[in-house]
Amino acid sequence: MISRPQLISQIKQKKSFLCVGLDTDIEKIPSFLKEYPDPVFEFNKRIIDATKDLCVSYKPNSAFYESRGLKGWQSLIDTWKYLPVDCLNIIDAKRGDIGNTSDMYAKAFLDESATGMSFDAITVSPYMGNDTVKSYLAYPGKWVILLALTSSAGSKDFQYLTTEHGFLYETVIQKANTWAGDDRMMFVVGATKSTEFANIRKIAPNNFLLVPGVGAQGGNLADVCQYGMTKDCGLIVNASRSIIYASNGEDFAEAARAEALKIQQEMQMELEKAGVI
Ligand SMILES: O=c1ccn([C@@H]2O[C@H](COP(=O)(O)O)[C@@H](O)[C@H]2O)c(=O)[nH]1
Repeated sequence: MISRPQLISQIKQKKSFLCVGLDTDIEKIPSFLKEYPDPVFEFNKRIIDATKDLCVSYKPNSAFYESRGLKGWQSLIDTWKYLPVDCLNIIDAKRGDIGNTSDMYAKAFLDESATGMSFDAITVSPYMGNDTVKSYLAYPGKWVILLALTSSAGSKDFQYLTTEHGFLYETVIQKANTWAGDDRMMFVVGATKSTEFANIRKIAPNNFLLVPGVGAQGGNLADVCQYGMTKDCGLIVNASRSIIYASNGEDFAEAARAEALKIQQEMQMELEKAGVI
């Protein structure tokens, strides 16, 4: 379990706020790994070994594991067990349902005694409201990361609808911040929405933001930092495909490290510029 002070301390120590996304698609991993009993776990293990000193977080996206049935769940459990204790481990599951169903989703990803895995944080959809979120907050010390302004083009369909408190995504942030403090609540804000970060900081001055969308989706890290960084950093920036699929050959882990290092070096510059380190 990683608390807010521990997360901030890791960011300062590692001079990084990188989250490596483990969106591991069995069709995309190097073919020589297919000889291993669990090629997906073997791939993740080598990616983790190659990047763990450069990042503060890992984020397996549950879709890539669920879509493989029983084998996928086993890869996810084994990956969770292998994740370094000093990194915030996030399950990107984007769940949301009525209370008793949310209780089961929470159990699935947060209760080690039930399923063999207990992530530090889980992504949750806000659409169904407070009872969607309460189930996860019932687990002491666990983080809820609520979808606010996503990186997707379709974010305009609902998230920018106007409400009496501004855009719908702003209402989500304001309301959710009454459900839990900034030691338990984070928000997803896409890197592709960098112009909105200054606005978001007015209503979420201290919350950590999970920022996907750099790398493969074209978001700009410097812009995200300019408008979104706080005195504690306040950002966890995810990159998945650009790191884990940097090479498809025997050198895939080294290539992933080189890609992660490039991002970490840029992050170090941004942390220095903002006076965080
Ligand atoms: O708004 C969102 C919310 C979540 N994601 C997830 O982040 C990663 C991004 O992967 P890349 O390969 O770096 O594009 C992936 O798991 C998405 O499901 C997002 O992209 N945008």
